[in-house]
Amino acid sequence: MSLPPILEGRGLHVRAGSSPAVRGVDAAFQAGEFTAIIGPNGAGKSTLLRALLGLSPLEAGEVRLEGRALAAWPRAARSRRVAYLAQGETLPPDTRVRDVVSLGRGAGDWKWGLIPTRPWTEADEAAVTAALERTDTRRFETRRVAELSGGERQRVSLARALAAQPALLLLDEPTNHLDLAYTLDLLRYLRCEVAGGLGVVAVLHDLTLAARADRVLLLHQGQVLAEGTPAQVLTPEHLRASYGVRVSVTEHAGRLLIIPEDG
Ligand SMILES: Nc1ncnc2c1ncn2[C@@H]1O[C@H](COP(=O)(O)OP(=O)(O)OP(=O)(O)O)[C@@H](O)[C@H]1O
Repeated sequence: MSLPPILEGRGLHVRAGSSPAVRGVDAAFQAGEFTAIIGPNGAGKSTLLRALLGLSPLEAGEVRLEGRALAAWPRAARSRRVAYLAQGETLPPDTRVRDVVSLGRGAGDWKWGLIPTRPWTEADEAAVTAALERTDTRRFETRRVAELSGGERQRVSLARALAAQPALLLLDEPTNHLDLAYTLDLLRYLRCEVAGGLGVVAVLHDLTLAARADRVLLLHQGQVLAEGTPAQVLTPEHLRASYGVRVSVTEHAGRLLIIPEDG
C-alpha cells in the first residue's frame, strides 16, 4: 500500500501576471521520495512550487498538506512541515550565519513580527547546529552574510530550510552558484535525507542531476508533459517536445546521460 502524500495539488491553475502559468496540474509528493521538476525556462516550475506552498493564489484547484486543505493550516505549523528554498533567495546581509539558520526554527512564530510565541529550546539549538554541520557552514557561522560568496550563501539558505526539520523540502534551483563538489555533496546529502524519510522536491535545470531523482515531473507550457521514473521521462522524444532540442540518452555506469546533439 502506498503512503498518503505529504503535499498534493489537484487541478491547479495559476496565473502569473496576465497569463496562465500553470494549467491543470496534478502533483503529489511523498515522504522518502526525491522528485525533480524539470522543464524549459518559463514552463511554470517556480509558479507551481509557489502554488504548492500557498504563496501564489490559485485560480482553480486545491492543495492539501497531510490530507488537510493548506488554507486550514496555521502558517507557522505549515512552514514547519514544508520548508522552502526559493530561487535567488536574498539573505539579510548584516546578519550572522548562525542567526540566519536559526530563523528556520521559528518561521511564522513571531507575534506581530516581534515577540516569539514560544521559548527557544535546546532542541532548537541542536537542530541549528546539525543543519550548519550538514551544509558545511558551521566553520563560518559567526560571519555575516555580506562576507560570503554566492555558493556559501546558497548553502546557508539550505541550512536555514533544513533547520526546520521539515517532512518535505521544496528547493528551487538549489544548485545555482554551487561548484561541482558542492553540487555533488548536496545531491549526496539529499539522497541520504530521503533514505531517512524526508520528501524532497527540487526544480533542476541539470538533467543529469534530475536523472538521479526517484521521480521526474516534466513541465511544458504550464502542463505536465510527462511524469515517472527518470528513464520514463528523460527520453529524446519528451526532451525534444519540451526543450526543442535533439538529445541522445545513454546509460553509463548505471546512470542516464543526456547529450545534446544540436549545436
Ligand atoms: N510576476 C510575473 N508577472 C508576469 N508573468 C510572470 C511573472 N512570474 C512569472 N511569469 C510568467 O509565468 C510563466 C512561468 O514562470 P515560472 O517562473 O514559473 O517559470 P519557470 O519554469 O520557473 O522558469 P525558469 O526556468 O526560467 O526559472 C513564464 O511565462 C513567466 O514569464
